[in-house]
Amino acid sequence: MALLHKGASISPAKKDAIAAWIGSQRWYAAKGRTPALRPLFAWRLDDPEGEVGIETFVIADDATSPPIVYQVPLTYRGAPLGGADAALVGVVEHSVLGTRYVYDAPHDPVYAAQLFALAIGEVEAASSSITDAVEPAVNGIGMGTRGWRLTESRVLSGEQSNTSIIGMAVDADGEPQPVIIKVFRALADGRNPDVELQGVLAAAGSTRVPASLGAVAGSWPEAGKPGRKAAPDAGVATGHLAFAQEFLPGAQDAWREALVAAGHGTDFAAGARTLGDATAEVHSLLAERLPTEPADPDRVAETIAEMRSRAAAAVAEAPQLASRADAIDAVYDAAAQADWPAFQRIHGDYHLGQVLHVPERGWVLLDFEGEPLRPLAERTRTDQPLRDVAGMLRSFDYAGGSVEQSTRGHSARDWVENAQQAFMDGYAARAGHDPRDAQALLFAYLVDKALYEVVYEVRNRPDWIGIPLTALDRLLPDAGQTKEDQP
Ligand SMILES: Nc1ncnc2c1ncn2[C@@H]1O[C@H](COP(=O)(O)OP(=O)(O)O)[C@@H](O)[C@H]1O
Ligand SMILES: O=P(O)(O)O[C@H]1O[C@H](CO)[C@@H](O[C@H]2O[C@H](CO)[C@@H](O)[C@H](O)[C@H]2O)[C@H](O)[C@H]1O
Repeated sequence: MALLHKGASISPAKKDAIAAWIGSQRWYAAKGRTPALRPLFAWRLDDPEGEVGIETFVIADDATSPPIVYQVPLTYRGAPLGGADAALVGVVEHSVLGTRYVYDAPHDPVYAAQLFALAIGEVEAASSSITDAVEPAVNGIGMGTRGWRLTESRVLSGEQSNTSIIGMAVDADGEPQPVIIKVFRALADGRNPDVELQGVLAAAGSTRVPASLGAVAGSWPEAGKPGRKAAPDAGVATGHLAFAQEFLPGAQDAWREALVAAGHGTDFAAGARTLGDATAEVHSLLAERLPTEPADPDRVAETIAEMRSRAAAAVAEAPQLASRADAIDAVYDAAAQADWPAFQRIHGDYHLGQVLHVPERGWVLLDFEGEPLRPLAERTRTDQPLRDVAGMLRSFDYAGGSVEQSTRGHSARDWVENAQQAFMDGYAARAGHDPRDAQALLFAYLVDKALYEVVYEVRNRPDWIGIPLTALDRLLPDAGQTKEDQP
């Protein structure tokens, strides 16, 4: 049981220490704005040695509207943690314990080991002092890996929306097992599709996703309205907090492989074809294991309406799209008239960076969280597999576009076209139906994805915006004309 010092004072307050640090974190969404934090809930893990305090805050940030809820795990230490200066959140004075060094917990091996133990069902979460108003409810969901123990850990570097800890565990037989624990940063009410979909695929025996080892789920008071503290009568949100999986060391992601191939003009058809095959295999397993929904007229109309409203939002955020608005509309009109297959669960944010090439295993798909810019309710619904197909086709175009950007005058168009066709050949051979036969629909999903990308680039990488804009020009040759001008 964590030793809590009721009535002790801490200076600066934990919330203020977090506020001074959170703005510079990669996963903090309101970049450039002043964080306005409201702790909703906190829970603890025990350090078996009794040395390190481990506390996780679930905290609403009113810098955005609606507020975003973040998971902020911290460790408290009496002396600095060697090699972890970059992960220091702050130094606070505790009225009983004295100086405490506060760390971003994923960088602390004590947290990593205890979080993994919680995820696989070896230890339980404990209460935290600020949770008096709310019954804490955090639990592990072991997935058949009892007796494992994390022995080494480090945080995966890179531009990520979550924080991933990679490390080595020993299993119940003392064998080393590489593992990854993804700590979700922005929390939402509802099951995390990454945990849900990869769990279903792994349980079906698919090797197209890493094996699932365990997860952490929890409930916390809803964020409610800005400026209001979490109250005992606040609604409750329930969702996943972390996910532990098999780690595949030394695997190269398809984005890096494709970039090298596009840069050298090396044929990527064989890899693209097997990727199409793997994609169709995963789609068919998801359709088999999870509920599907018929494409009735209401659902089709709703989907087209969502596309139109995403397009309108994209035009509002990127004014250079305004001249393309009518051409976009025409693409969605055509899709509305098409035959739609059933809706099913899909990957949702499928691109080359989400796929690993694993020697002797082939392509392994990661990160089934869906597009981070879409609300969770949309990301956990059934959808069209063509959204994933379009995502990957766009990604080949991005690989070519990125090479063209860095080597002016070089055209990667043949390379892109070749990879795209091979991907669809592989998909068609496995699925038994060819995405190219659903042209109007595929076109709509390509446009929808390119518009999403324009918004993503405006917000995150303005230097890349030329890639989706050029793609839209290619997809919408009539852009700039009004509907009346078109034949
Ligand atoms: N099981 C795994 N084995 C090997 N590498 C992985 C694994 N899971 C994730 N990675 C690496 O971590 C990166 C980020 O993981 P991802 O699930 O996409 O996180 P995020 O949601 O933060 O984008 C991936 O692109 C991949 O390089
Ligand atoms: O962070 P996620 O991987 O979940 O996805 C987001 O970021 C991606 C960029 O890292 C973005 O993908 C876009 O850029 C890729 C190249 O960096 C390209 O391969 C993709 O085709 C393109 O969509 C993705 O859209 C976004 O959701």
